[in-house]
Amino acid sequence: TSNNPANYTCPHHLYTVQIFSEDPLVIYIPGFITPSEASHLQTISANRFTSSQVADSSGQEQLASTRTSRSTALESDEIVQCIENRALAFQGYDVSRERLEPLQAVQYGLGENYAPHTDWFTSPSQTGPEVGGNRETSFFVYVAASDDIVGGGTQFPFLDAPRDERWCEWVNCDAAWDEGVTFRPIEGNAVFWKNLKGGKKGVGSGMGDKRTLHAGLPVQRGTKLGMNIWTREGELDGKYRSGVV
Ligand SMILES: O=C(O)CCC(=O)C(=O)O
Ligand SMILES: [Fe+2]
Repeated sequence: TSNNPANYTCPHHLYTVQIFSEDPLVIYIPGFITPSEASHLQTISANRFTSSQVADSSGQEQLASTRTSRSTALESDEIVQCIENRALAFQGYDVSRERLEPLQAVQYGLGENYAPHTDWFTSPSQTGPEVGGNRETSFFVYVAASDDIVGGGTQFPFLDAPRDERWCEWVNCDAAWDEGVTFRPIEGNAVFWKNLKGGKKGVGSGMGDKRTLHAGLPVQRGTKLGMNIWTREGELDGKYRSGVV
């Protein structure tokens, strides 16, 4: 890529922010990653994808027809660390990097989707102290979307569609009013939300917020590469965190 690791310095962020919803907290972030970061993420994730798994009711990871995309965990090189630090700083300077799961790239081909789900877990086997409890927050980053993409938005059926038409740059304003909101897959942009409600009373104290239900809609034309950045309530054991390279 254009980033020569030997003389790479993590740039100050260039993103802007727009609050979409205060309760649940949902923030839209234009320009969360730069074009050169996006191409680096494409490079390091290429040829590493395996079929995405989802946790079943017992917490066991399974292949499922509800998630036909392919995903891969990213190793934490300098550029990935720069993005991780940005995601941590965004959430307030007191979030430690030990609370981050390995960043996860998600590739969608034609017709692929991720059916409605929450990023927070209901099974205690997925939220033990060794993994830092539940997923407190999520960023979904649009890393790449082909110019001809149709579909592939991220739909939150329980959130109200925005009224102000300035949102139409980023959300699908053609959708029916009762379909919630669908953020369009626009390269470099991200959606951030809080998965849990309730006070910060420690690992395992957060309650999953059902209003954060969302789906990756089928890609009807073109391709889409996304990335999840998940922050747990507490610190994950080293073996569950990303290897620094
Ligand atoms: O692809 C999307 O738009 C959303 C994907 C998602 O929600 C996930 O991977 O957890
Ligand atoms: Fe999700």
